[in-house]
Amino acid sequence: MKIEEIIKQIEDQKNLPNLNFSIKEKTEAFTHKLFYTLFDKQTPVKDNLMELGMDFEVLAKLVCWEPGSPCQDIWKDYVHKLPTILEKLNLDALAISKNDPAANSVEEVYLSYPGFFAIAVYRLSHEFYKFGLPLVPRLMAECAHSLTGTDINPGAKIGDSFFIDHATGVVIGETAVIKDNVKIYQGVTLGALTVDRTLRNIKRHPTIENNVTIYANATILGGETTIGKYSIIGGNVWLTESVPENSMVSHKPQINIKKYT
Ligand SMILES: CC(=O)OC[C@H](N)C(=O)O
Repeated sequence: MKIEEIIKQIEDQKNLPNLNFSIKEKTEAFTHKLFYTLFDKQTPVKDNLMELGMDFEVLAKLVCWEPGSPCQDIWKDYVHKLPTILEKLNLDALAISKNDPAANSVEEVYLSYPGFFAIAVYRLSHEFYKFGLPLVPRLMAECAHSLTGTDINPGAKIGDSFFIDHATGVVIGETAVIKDNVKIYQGVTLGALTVDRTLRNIKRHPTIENNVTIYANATILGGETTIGKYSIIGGNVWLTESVPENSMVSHKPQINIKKYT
């Protein structure tokens, strides 16, 4: 086959006119700029908000190709939400530093905790999700996912003072509801019991009530599954049903240890 024919065959199959990978790169840069604007003391808030507004305009033009899709106006409403988002994020950082004996300072939490970065990007993306902005919230979540290993869908509803320790491998589905003061550890999945396209727009992921702790690698599935307040879910637990408040749920592995000599 001649090179011209190869080029033509590739070009003929690239038939999604709006599939522009610069959307992804621009969203990543935008996400980092937002994060720095909120937390880095050296970053001038006024100048950055101006720049972010211009960056948003470019992004909005690229993602709002559906007729009637909301776009350019979102930024001016979104900016009003930033002080409240920041207040919530400061509560998250405080919750991490108060709960983790390994944290030496709250500065360490902002700078180094992948769980904090994932929560920050989640809260920033969730607000865009609520405004109905296409693609950007999901790409923001994927930016945090690729850096931290934590996959929080921007549609999830998460209350105050959320603590994720170690973060890697955490999955929180689109319709999960997490109330206040919840602590989760690496590898926790709040997922759907059945994955089926017809369940779109239906609550598929669990509800976690106030003050619940979920230890590493626990899997909790189903939209009707509720974990009652103050419950403790042990490591590796597999749960597809609700548990009442103050429950202690544990997984009993069978481990055999014997001498081989
Ligand atoms: C987190 C999870 O359950 O994912 C499965 C599927 N993507 C869904 O949203 O239902």
